[in-house]
Amino acid sequence: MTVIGAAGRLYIDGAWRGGQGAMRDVVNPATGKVVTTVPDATPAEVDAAVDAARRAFDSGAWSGLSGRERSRVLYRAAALIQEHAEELAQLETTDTGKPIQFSRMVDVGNTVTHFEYYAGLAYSIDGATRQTGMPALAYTVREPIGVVAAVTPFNFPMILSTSKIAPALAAGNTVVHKPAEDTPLTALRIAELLTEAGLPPGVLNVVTGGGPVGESLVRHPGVDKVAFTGSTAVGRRIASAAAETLKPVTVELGGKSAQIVFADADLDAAGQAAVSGFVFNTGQFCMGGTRLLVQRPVYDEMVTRVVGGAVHVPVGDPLSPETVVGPMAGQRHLDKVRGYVELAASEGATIAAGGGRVDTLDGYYFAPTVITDVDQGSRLVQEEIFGPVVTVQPFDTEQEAIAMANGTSFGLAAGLHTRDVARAHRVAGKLKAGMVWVNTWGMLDVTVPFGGYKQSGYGREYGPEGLHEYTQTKSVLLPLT
Ligand SMILES: NC(=O)C1=CN([C@@H]2O[C@H](COP(=O)(O)OP(=O)(O)OC[C@H]3O[C@@H](n4cnc5c(N)ncnc54)[C@H](O)[C@@H]3O)[C@@H](O)[C@H]2O)C=CC1
Ligand SMILES: O=C(O)/C=C/C=C(\O)C(=O)O
Repeated sequence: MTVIGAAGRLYIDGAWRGGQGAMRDVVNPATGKVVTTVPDATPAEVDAAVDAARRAFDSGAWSGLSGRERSRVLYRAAALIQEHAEELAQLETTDTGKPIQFSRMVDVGNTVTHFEYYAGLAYSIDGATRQTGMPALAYTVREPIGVVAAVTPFNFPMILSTSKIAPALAAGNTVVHKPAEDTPLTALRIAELLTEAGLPPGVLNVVTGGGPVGESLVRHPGVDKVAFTGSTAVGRRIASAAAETLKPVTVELGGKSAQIVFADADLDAAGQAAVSGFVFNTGQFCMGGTRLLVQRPVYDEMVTRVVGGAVHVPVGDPLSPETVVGPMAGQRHLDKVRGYVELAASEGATIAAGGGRVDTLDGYYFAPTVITDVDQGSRLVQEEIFGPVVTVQPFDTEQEAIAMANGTSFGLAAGLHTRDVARAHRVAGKLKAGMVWVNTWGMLDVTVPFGGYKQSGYGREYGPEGLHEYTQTKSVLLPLT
């Protein structure tokens, strides 16, 4: 693994540099063993990264290229990532504990697709001409914003950084990326691969470290735009820090998404969606279907199906191709999930499946857990647990289901299962969420925008909307008299 050979350095101005700060262990969550160490960037190193990005932006070496010239580099980047797919998948699994089948198919697969998609869109970063009320030529152009700070979390390290870096670069910006402290490895390797693809020095820089490094980056006067995915608490803090200097911000935050199962649904399909909806990525998925709302006539049957599914999910070594649920990303994540399940027991809820650490495995494994007999007001229903845990609640009427689904502070995703087409559209229209799935769960595509309603954030990633977040509009008027 090349990146491990570069241990102890940061990626600044197209080369390995710096590394004067305290060193931090990177731990394989499946074994608890240290894989390598990475430095916490010092304030001087954050300055150096932002200065490199600023010089690269101002030089026009990237921002001054045409969209189609940038596109060629991004297509080469996609091809190089594909060439190194197995290396990157192994690195992602070692770093996060993610089952290798998903690292290959979802994480590397979508990373390649993001670079290809935004390489294509770089051809069409167009403005418009406008009819004015006077004899004048009026047109708009969409320009890059400048230096982008991308701060990303541990759960999908490659995808959630690429969903910022690819559109930001396509639009002509330069980037300083701060990956999660737990999972920095693929970010460093991808920066190296992008240089190999022809990205000029300084256009993409990576500084590693924890929250204080992220905060100094976000507050840096040389940064023009901030893009963040992570917890709502940190998102709020970032938005308020950025507001002091009026930097535009995109924040994709937590979720507590409800899957509604109506009595007329295809229960086989709903049962499968219910299980995969809460165990995918070991429950460390912002759009996890973590609240199951089931209409009373089929409630008992759905609970039986979900419990049956949960206990049969293959949990184990993430490097085994059969594994569906690997370890949690680290001790603190495991402790957080365990705390919520203890709370469930203390509130008198029923733990219908799972409920604890998998003792037969080393590493940070938590068994897929199903909780019933829980109140809408409980913290188990209201807060993001971020582990393989689902609550199941009964409902009687459509109105009640909608009120329960909308009854948290989050609004990232929601879904419903029914055979009634009119009801599907009626309910979809009433759910307060940026993404609604009907008779499925978790389908994402690079062309389809996603982002939050309410406390799940603002701005959109993916799709043309994801590109627009990295441009600003200039209007040009020229009298024709
Ligand atoms: N929406 C989502 O996909 C995610 C939600 N979460 C939620 O957050 C919980 C905690 O996970 P964490 O990894 O601790 O998330 P976090 O929100 O603390 O960290 C995400 C990123 O922000 C950085 N960061 C932390 N404090 C910062 C600050 N003050 N200024 C700038 N950057 C800062 C971190 O170093 C990391 O790179 C999870 O259990 C989950 O509930 C976490 C990650 C992703
Ligand atoms: O695009 C994907 O496959 C996964 C995206 C995951 C998130 O957006 C998240 O958990 O924050």
